[in-house]
Amino acid sequence: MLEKRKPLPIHEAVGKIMDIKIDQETEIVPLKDSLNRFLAEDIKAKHDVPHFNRSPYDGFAIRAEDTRLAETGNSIEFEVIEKLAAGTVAEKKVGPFQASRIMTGAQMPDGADTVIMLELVKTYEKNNKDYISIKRKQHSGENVSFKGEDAKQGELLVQKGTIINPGVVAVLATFGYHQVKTAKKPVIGLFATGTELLEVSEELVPGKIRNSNAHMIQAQAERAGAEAKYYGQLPDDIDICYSAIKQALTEVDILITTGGVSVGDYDIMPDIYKRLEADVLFNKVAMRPGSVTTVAKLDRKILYGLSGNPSACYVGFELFVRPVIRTKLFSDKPHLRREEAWLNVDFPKANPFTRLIRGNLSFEQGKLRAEPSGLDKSSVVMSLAGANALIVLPSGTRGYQKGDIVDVLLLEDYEGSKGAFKGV
Ligand SMILES: Nc1nc2c(c(=O)[nH]1)N[C@H]1C(S)=C(S)[C@@H](COP(=O)(O)OP(=O)(O)OC[C@H]3O[C@@H](n4cnc5c(N)ncnc54)[C@H](O)[C@@H]3O)O[C@H]1N2
Ligand code: MOO
Ligand SMILES: [Mg+2]
Repeated sequence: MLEKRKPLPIHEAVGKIMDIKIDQETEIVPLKDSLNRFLAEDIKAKHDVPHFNRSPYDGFAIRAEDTRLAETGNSIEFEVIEKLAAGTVAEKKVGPFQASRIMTGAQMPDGADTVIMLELVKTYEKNNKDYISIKRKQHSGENVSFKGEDAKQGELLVQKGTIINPGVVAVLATFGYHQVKTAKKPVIGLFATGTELLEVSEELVPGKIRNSNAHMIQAQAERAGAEAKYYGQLPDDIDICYSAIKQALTEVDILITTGGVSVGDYDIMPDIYKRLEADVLFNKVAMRPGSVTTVAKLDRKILYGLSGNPSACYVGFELFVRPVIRTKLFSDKPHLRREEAWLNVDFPKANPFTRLIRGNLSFEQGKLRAEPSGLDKSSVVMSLAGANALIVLPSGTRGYQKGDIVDVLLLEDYEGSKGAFKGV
């Protein structure tokens, strides 16, 4: 008799996975290779930035009090005593009615407390000495970049688990991190199952299709911050699949298979979990697509049986694999970022399962607008190409109308959220 599957609400299914103790490992990488890796430690300012008061302009460093009487009809004269290039340190202290010519980025000389821009002074020579005259009052501290104004020593700047973007690279370089402690990229094993599958390079033949899932999952794994170790395609043969999976499990902690998780005669994954004596956490989720997503645990290893249907496979990965990857990458917001958007189309049909529509999000007058990115069927591929979000339509007795505010899960975002599902 056909085994009856109990559909779990999405948040419960996600919760079961997140209850698993997930290992985190670190890896030191050179700064130049750190882009898009995830920080494995908090980055705190090792010193003040800048670490000396400096000039933000090319001009003259002077004492503000000497300009007290300067105004349009009253020029004040200063003798230029030194020239300060960026990277040098003044030898002379600026005294009353003295000025040091200073370049942008150069350390302020002692005695001076303001910089007047080059464009605002008149320069001239007298008795073989350089002078400037000023017709503008300056305030103490005006045009000075103060020590520590960018960062104070000890300040927390970037949190562990943050993705290293070009700005973070700049922060790391500023504090001398030529080696960076990052999260080790999780390696996820991957098989595509299905006797109907052709390699991408093969010509079509009747009844067969090219294997898109394997390549899609590899790309999703990379987008999430992991690496996929692709073990190839397997026919729907229980012995072949069992031994290939058993062998792969000696090499990886997370193993994804696509296909063969439903109730067809050649859907062999349920039997394989039995043979492996894996603990099946769930084999039905109250969502569409991806209702057949199956997750099992074997010792500390996680086995994902994602659907063969491409859209279901895609959604299953984003909901159930991505948070594990991001947790391994030290993120405390491992789930897809959730925002609200207004629907730009009607979905009149009620649905017994929560729908996750592959959607396109865009801004209209500053507000997020969501619409489907193509045909909303579990078996389709094309709508995935334009999807930058999943539109969440909770199950219920009524449909949704254009203008309704709905939750959307962002697919191309680095921030994430602590929990992506409220009550679904
Ligand atoms: N009687 C029922 N039939 C089905 C049910 C059900 O509850 N009762 N569930 C349906 C749902 S929902 C889904 S989703 C699919 C899940 O199918 P499987 O996970 O068992 O996957 P397969 O049967 O192996 O393949 C389904 C579909 O996807 C194509 N496929 C498979 N692998 C790939 C690949 N690597 N690249 C591209 N496309 C792939 C495959 O050719 C099939 O067309 O079951 C429903 N049936
Ligand atoms: O798992 Mo199926 O995708 O719900 O169509
Ligand atoms: Mg099937």
